Amino acid sequence: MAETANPEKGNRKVEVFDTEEDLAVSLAKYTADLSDKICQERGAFTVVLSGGSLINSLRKLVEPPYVDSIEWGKWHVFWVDERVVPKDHEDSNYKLAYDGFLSKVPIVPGNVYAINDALSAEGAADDYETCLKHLVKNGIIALSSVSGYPKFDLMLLGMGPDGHLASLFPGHPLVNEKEKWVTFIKDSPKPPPERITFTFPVINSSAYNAMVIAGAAEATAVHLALGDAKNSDKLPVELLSAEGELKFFLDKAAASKL
Ligand SMILES: O=C(O)[C@H](O)[C@@H](O)[C@H](O)[C@H](O)COP(=O)(O)O
Repeated sequence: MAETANPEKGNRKVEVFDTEEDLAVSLAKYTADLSDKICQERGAFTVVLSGGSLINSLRKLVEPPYVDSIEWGKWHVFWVDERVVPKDHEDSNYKLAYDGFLSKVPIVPGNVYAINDALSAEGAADDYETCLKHLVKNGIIALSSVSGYPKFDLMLLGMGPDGHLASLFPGHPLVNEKEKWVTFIKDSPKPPPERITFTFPVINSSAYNAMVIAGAAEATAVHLALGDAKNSDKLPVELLSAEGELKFFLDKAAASKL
């Protein structure tokens, strides 16, 4: 059973699950409930995926009851970061999501916004930002009246053991990018080195952000993000917020240092 840990603050919620399996069950229900609510409110549901272990944690969404009940035709799918490799490359976050999730549900292919893999990192980031601007203009993506940045309905995020999220790494100047919606990195410490990534203002303007973390390797960064430690050099995960709700889904191992 899930239990609520202490470090809840403002609109930040934290839930700790006995196992990653329990976490996956709860994440599917959370996503499906938000899909129902937001499809009704806006007629579209903009969902942002990350790479890494997140896609495996979404596995319950492609099973009954959700596979049949979700209004997949109203989903619009984006990536919070993407490796600059061909879409059929083993390192591609698009391929990871397509193989493990998107190919198993009836999302409209035209509503899946992969990067243009024929472009350089810089070109792909500009192209993705142009695509987002177009979708804001035609009302598919909302615009935050608070920040002026695009306001996605739900971002499903993962975190690395170093506390990075998206391709925003500790100590890297991209963490402070405020102008761009989408930018690029050519020296990512996590391979492959060339990626594009949403910037913090966009990530933090999201209506709902779910940060999904399982495993002991992330426990120290989880402790820094949610514990009482007062470290001066903040990890990217410590800079994460959301306009509506930020929810941490943790398994016991990830929460072991809280
Ligand atoms: O392309 C990537 O590297 C991912 O999109 C990245 O942002 C990921 O979410 C974190 O690195 C966590 O990855 P794990 O969940 O596998 O630790």
